[in-house]
Amino acid sequence: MKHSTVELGAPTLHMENVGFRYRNGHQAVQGFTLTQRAGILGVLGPNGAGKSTLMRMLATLTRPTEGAIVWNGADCVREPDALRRSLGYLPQEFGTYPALTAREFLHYLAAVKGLPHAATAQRVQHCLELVGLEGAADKRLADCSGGMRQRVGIAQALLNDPQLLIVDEPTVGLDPDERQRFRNLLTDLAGQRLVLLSTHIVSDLEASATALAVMEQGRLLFHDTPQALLSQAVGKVWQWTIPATDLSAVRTAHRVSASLLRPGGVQVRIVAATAPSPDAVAAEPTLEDAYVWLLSRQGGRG
Ligand SMILES: Nc1ncnc2c1ncn2[C@@H]1O[C@H](COP(=O)(O)OP(=O)(O)OP(=O)(O)O)[C@@H](O)[C@H]1O
Repeated sequence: MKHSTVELGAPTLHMENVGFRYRNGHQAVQGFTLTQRAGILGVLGPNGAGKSTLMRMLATLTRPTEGAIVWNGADCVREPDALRRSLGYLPQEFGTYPALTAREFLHYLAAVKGLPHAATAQRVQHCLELVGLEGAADKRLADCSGGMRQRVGIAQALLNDPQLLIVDEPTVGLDPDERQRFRNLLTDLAGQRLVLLSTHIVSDLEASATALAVMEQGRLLFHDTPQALLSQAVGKVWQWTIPATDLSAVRTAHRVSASLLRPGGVQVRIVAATAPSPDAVAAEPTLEDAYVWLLSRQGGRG
């Protein structure tokens, strides 16, 4: 019985042929169709692929110019409130008030979001704890690190206990430690939620995403598990060491997914259907290799 209750309550996002054309005629998203349930969906694509445009449509800030977005069976254009009630959103540009403390800021946003006043103090405290900020709650935001401010951003997105959490390029500007903490936090928060995490950085998704949607030039190129993306690149990744002076020529001739300075030169990883050099040795694909391989097959820049 418990199982069927969870199934019934499981969030479902469905996009059917979704497109968005800006007023200047630029088609930023086109023909986007996918269905996604709880978990972390990594929305991955190069700069300009259309990720933020997609995120804004899903956050009901802009309406699709084509197609339909359906959240738990409700059409988001006709009934946007169904999704808005379930939504937490951390936009790419998230502004805070430097003079306020994290707690004051969250109280302010709870009021803006119309949370019941009597429950606010407890909810704010709970959200501060969820993001690990209880110790810094009364510090002015001006004195917080970038990573702490991003966690305040997540805390505000969690105020209404959302079933759909949208975070757009959340790790930009964070140092490696802060990035790691932030990824762990999102993994902890997923549970029965659907978390949409947009990024152009593959390593943001490596350990956390349960599904990937890769987009380029507004189109959905791939929607499946990270393992499925990896399996596409098996036998397509090659590695060997070249003199550092050859790197530029190798980059021009091949798709380089990684390069590593070594004492004897530069170790390059290339994605290609066949061995690109007699010295090349087949290597196990990483998610980065698989992403570069996918983009290379589309003729994009990656
Ligand atoms: N207001 C606008 N009017 C016209 N074109 C726009 C507008 N905003 C974005 N675009 C264009 O739409 C495309 C998709 O932009 P979008 O910001 O959604 O991409 P993105 O994948 O989020 O990239 P980034 O990571 O650089 O933000 C880009 O070519 C961009 O130049």
